Amino acid sequence: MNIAYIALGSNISPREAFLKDAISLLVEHEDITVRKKSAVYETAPVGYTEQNDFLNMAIQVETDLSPPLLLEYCQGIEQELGRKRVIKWGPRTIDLDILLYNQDDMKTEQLTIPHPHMHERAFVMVPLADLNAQAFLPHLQQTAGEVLGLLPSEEVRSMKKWGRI
Ligand SMILES: Nc1ncnc2c1ncn2[C@@H]1O[C@H](COP(=O)(O)OP(=O)(O)OP(=O)(O)O)[C@@H](O)[C@H]1O
Ligand SMILES: Nc1nc2c(c(=O)[nH]1)N=C(CO)CN2
Repeated sequence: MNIAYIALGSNISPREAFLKDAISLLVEHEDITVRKKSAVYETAPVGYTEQNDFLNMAIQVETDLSPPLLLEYCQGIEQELGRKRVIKWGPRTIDLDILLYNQDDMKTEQLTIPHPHMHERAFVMVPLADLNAQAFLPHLQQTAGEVLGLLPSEEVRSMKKWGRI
């Protein structure tokens, strides 16, 4: 059995429903068990800023799927929930990023694990540290809690706890 962490984000209405639907579709898969859900945070858009605020969260799953098959299933969920890739880093009904998969450190054309930008993003690291502050990022040789501590404190403080789903 493998342990993976997945980040979810949505900034197109109804954001909460998109997060819930994505989790339901993960739960539906017989080879995926959702073990833990972080709190949901409302976050200002990072990168391309002329867009609505996001709801972001992370989950811990147990899975028998290999990393490529887990990515394929996540991308199927993005398709099913109507995500259109129009602007790089632009608005999305739902975005699913694989953050960590066991202690794997891998890079193929389709998939980089750990996710290459995770450690730069408070909207990823705060929910991940909620789930497991001891989660280890093998490429940085640091825990999620340590990485979070290195992020700009204004960015971390700007994360508004929105609730739980
Ligand atoms: N760990 C990963 N999780 C999800 N997708 C990944 C990962 N590593 C590489 N990718 C690749 O990234 C591609 C682009 O993903 P996507 O369009 O969701 O990017 P984005 O969410 O806009 O930006 P970012 O990757 O910076 O979060 C996907 O087609 C996928 O093949
Ligand atoms: N706050 C926030 N900003 C973003 C997000 C996101 O999920 N939340 N996702 C992005 C592309 O993956 C780009 N910018």
